[in-house]
Formats: sequence, C-alpha cells, structure tokens
Amino acid sequence: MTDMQAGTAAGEAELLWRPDPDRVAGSRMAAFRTWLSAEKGLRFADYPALWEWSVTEVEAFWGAIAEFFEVPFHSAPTAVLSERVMPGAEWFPGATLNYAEQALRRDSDEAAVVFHREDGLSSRLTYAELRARVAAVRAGLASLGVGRGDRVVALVPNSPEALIAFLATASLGAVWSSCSPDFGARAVADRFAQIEPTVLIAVDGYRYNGRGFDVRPTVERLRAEIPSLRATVLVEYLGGTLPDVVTWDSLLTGFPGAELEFEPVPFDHPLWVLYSSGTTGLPKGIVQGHGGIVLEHLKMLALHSDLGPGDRFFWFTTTGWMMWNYLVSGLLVGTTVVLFDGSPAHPDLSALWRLAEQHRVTYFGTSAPYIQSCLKEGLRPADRHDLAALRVVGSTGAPLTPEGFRWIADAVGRDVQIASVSGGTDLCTAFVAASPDRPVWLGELSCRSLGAAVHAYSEAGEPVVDEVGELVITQPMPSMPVRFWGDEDGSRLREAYFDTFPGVWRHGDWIRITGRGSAVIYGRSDSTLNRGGVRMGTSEFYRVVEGLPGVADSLVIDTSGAGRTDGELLCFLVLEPGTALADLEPRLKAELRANLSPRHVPDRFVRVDEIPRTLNGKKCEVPVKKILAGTPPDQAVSRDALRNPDALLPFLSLAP
Ligand SMILES: CC(=O)CC(=O)O
Repeated sequence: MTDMQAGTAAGEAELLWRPDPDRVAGSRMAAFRTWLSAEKGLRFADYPALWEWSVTEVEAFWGAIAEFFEVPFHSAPTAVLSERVMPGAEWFPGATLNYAEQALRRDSDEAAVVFHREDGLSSRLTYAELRARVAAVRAGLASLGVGRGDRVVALVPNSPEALIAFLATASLGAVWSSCSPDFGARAVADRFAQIEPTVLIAVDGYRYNGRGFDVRPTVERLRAEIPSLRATVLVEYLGGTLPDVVTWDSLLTGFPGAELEFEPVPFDHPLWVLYSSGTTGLPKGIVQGHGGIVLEHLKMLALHSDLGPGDRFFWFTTTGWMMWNYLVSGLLVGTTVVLFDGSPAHPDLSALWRLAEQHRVTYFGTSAPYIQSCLKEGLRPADRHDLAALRVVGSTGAPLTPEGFRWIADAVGRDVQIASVSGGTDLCTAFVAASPDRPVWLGELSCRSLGAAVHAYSEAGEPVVDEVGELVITQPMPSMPVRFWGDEDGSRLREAYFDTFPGVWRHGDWIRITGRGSAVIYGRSDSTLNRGGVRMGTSEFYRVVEGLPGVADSLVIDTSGAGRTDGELLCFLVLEPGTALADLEPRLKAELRANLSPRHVPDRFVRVDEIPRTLNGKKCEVPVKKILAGTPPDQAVSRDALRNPDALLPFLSLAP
C-alpha cells in the first residue's frame, strides 16, 4: 500500500465536464431533493451534504427512496432497518414485494427492449409485448413445476429470451442464475450445480466475431452433471435441436392468454444468485434479494444515471457479468434497455458506436478496456456517427485511465458526461459513481453513491483522504448479499467481507477518496483475475492448468490491479521433467479457452522451478502480485511465513 500511495499525491485535477445547470434542474436527482424538501423538510446545500445525510441517517434515506419511487409493497414494512449491523442487517421487515412487478409496472406501447445481434438480427418489444411474453413463459415454467424458491439457471446470451426468462422466474418467486454461453463447461457446472436448479434454459449455440459456436455439448454435460434438473428448455438460437427438451417457442405459444401475476415475497427473498470469483475454492453463490435490488437499482438508475422513460440504456455485457443484472434493471425506471449480443469488435471496433447511433442510445455503458482499445485504434466516433442522443458514457470493469477519459471527451463529445463507476458483483451495483450534478475530473470517479458509506481505510482501520487505502463500506446497504448459497451459519460471508475490520465491509479494492469527494480506484487488493470486467478466481484457473499432464504446479497473476492498468495475465509454470514449455503452450491455451473463457488465456507463460507457498501450503498470489507491482519483497511478504522463501527470487527479476 505504501508504494501505491507514493505515486498518488493529492492535488488539483483537471475539470473535464461541468454539469449544465438546466440539465441539473430537470434531473431526477433534483426532483428527489425537491421532494425531500417538500415532504420531509430536508434541504441540502449540495451533493456532498446530501451524501453525508444519506450515510448518516441511513434509515431515513432508504425509507425516502422507497417512498419517492412508490415501491409497490404488498404488505407494508414495520421498519426500514431493524438494526444497523453488518452482517445481519434486516431491511424492511414485514414488507413483501416482487422485483418483476416493479419492472413491468408499465403496460404500454413504449419500447421496453431493443435487441441487436452482431450479425444484424434485431428486434424490439414494447412493455405490453414484454408483459405478454413474461406471462406465457411464467405459465410454461410453472407447468414444469417451477415455484417459489426453486432455481432456474440459464446458459443464454444477452437477448430478449434471457430477459423474459429472468422476469418470468422472478414473478414466480423462483431464483434466477445465468452464465454466458462462452463460459467453459466446467466453469458453468461449478456455478450451477451447487445451487441445485430444477430447470435449465439454454441456447443451442451463439455467434461471436462472425462465427457460430455449438453449445449443445455443454448443455448435455450440464444435464449429466446436475441431477436436480427436471427439465431443459432449449432456445433454438442458431436453429439447432436436442432430444428431450422443451422448446422456448412451445413455452411462448403454449399458454395463450396466461395471466401475469407476481408472487409477493419478503424483502430479502432471493432474486438471483451471482458468483464470486472463487479464489480459494468453488465460486461462491452470492444471493441478493428482491427488495434490496429494487431499491439500490432505482437509486442508481434514476437518481445517479438520470434514466427514465424515453431513455435508451445500453451496457456492453454478457449474462455472466453483474452488469447484465444492472442493465435489465433499466426496466425498473421505465427506460428502454438496449441488449447487444456479439463481439464489440465485429466487424470492427466501431460496431458499438454504430449501434449507439442506430438505436439513439442516451446512456452508453461499456468496459474500460473497450475504451482503451478504441483509443489505441484512434477511433473518433463523433466524426463518423450521429451521437446527438448520447448524454452519458459509462465505464466500469477496470479503472479507466486518464487517457481513456480524455479520449471520450475528445472523440465522443465534450458535452457527454463520463460516468466511470465502480462497485461489484457482491452488491450488484456501483457504489462509487457519477451524478447529474457532480463534475467529472480527469481520471476520477465523480462521487460516492447515495447511501453508500464508502471510505478508504488505512491498515490501522482509520479513514484516510487523499491516500490509497482499502475500500470499505461502513454502513449496511440493502443490496448487500442476503447470504452465500449453502453458507448456513454465515461463516463464509463473514470471512469474505468482515474479517479484516469487524462490522465493516472490506471490498477488496484499492481506493483513494479525494478532498473533492471524488475517488480513484486502483484495482483489486487481492488476487482476483479481472479480464475485461469478468472476474475469475485463480482456483478455477489452476484446475484447468494443473489438470494437464506435464504441469506440476502453477501460479497465475493478473498484474492489472495494485495501481497498474496496463497489466498482463501471467502464468508461471513448474513443469514435470522432460516437458518443454513450447510443446505445452498451445494445449494450455486451448484448454483455458474452452474451459474458462478466451479472456483467461494468459499473455505470457513463464517457467519457474518452484511456486512460493506459505507454511500451510497456500500459493503466494498476493505477495507475488505486490512484488510484480514494485513492492519491496520484505514488505510484500514475511520470509518466515513461507515454506520456500527462495522460490520468490525469480519473481524479483520481473519487477519494474
Ligand atoms: C460496477 C462494477 O464494479 C462492475 C465490475 O467491475 O465488476
């Protein structure tokens, strides 16, 4: 941490974008403030004052969010928060609601969904059409025995089918979980099998970068490996079939006139299961509840992103990243969600900018690495596309470099707000973000989100300003996980977030809060692999690499965290005698691509004699990562804690 602080001196940052007073006055953030003043007698001088109140008067703030957005509770809560404890905060006790009901409040011919596939296939659904399809699929899932609390898992691309199936599942009070079809079979099985689903919804194949990929072998493997499955619904996305399946079309057409109903469920009833990266074992199933997600996403999408009816909200994501869940929540605020399936670089890197023009996207979200690629390729979208509708460019998944900020301002538009945001799967949101009334400073995230008591902590657990520290959240938030799947006594949840600073959420990112209330994120403070926004734990990686004959041991390091944004994925290998790295490399790459994802193919393989291990045998991922980021070895790890301290030596020569 000390080294990172050295390079991050506080100071005046360049102001890149200033909110337009007229636009601020017409924003939903302003409407919320007017409402707070009229209804609650609460007036705030500026955003920082409002934020301060929101994280001090936590109950008043979240209660106001529920009231302001008129969340349709079936039974009213008896309180906002029973006790301010973490973990274990109980939000809105006694309340019942359903996420899908809020998402499908509109029954109109306004567009709810615009879909675009990389090969040009596109479609559009109004809110009324979406409701009708959700009703049919809901009835279809019910006919397959799906009811409250059952799990429905989906291996589907970012498509209307995914959205319809998710809403149908949620409307029944069943629990949703999705993976992208480009995940390898093992990665999918590791996730889905642990939550014992009863129905699998899967595509036969998908298109990426101009090619079709057959997913049916993965589907067959999942059916063989998940004994709890009672039915498979096949979406004939590329026209292929499988035996013993129910087809998606038969669900859509088999229940004409089905009623759309919403099972009222308790506030913390599981809505979906997302997955942690699984650094020390199988990916953990992160369960988030209906109420927590409704409130958090209403706040982020309406207040912070100023989205509502008439907007077109796009984020480049697959169904295997939490940004998909965030994107589809655009429906909660009545916006049109723009779904894209395919490669962002097919047929060229302008594909997404063409999409923005064609569908008059108002909020264009993507990942920082995509911005970086556009920059490297010298793209100038504003010169080639009519982006008049565009208001905001969102970026997440990795820290956006100052050059990335500047490129957006220069090549996309000076009037466009840059929303560089950060949060994560764990809360399915961005808790450091942008706001219509906050400026954008070069290289900085504009503000901490309302209700998110985010701070940078020193190693001693003290809040620090203008210094890099551990990102912590000191007050409960409603979208924090209800629990981890299968973690009955809550011990794994406590260990994941509350072990370092008891009662305080430690997120695992490095952050610096500036005196202006903005922030800079420096990447993961642990060893998670983060490739293009998709996080993956090292254990999944090792299972593939070390499963190959010839590999004795391995260590994988993603150097993009800990202050470096130009990082690489490095795989260190200990080989069996007589094995040549050059012979093994093609096979390793193919296995990683097939079993995990193309993004998890390392930039470099490096042969070493030994992997450094702790006394109890754990691989030294974080110490090596720190060493590769330039931390002196004795500060990165104590030799006494290692079983084979000399094994660190080869890594020292790779340090900057
Ligand atoms: C909002 C985010 O934090 C997304 C991510 O990086 O996973």
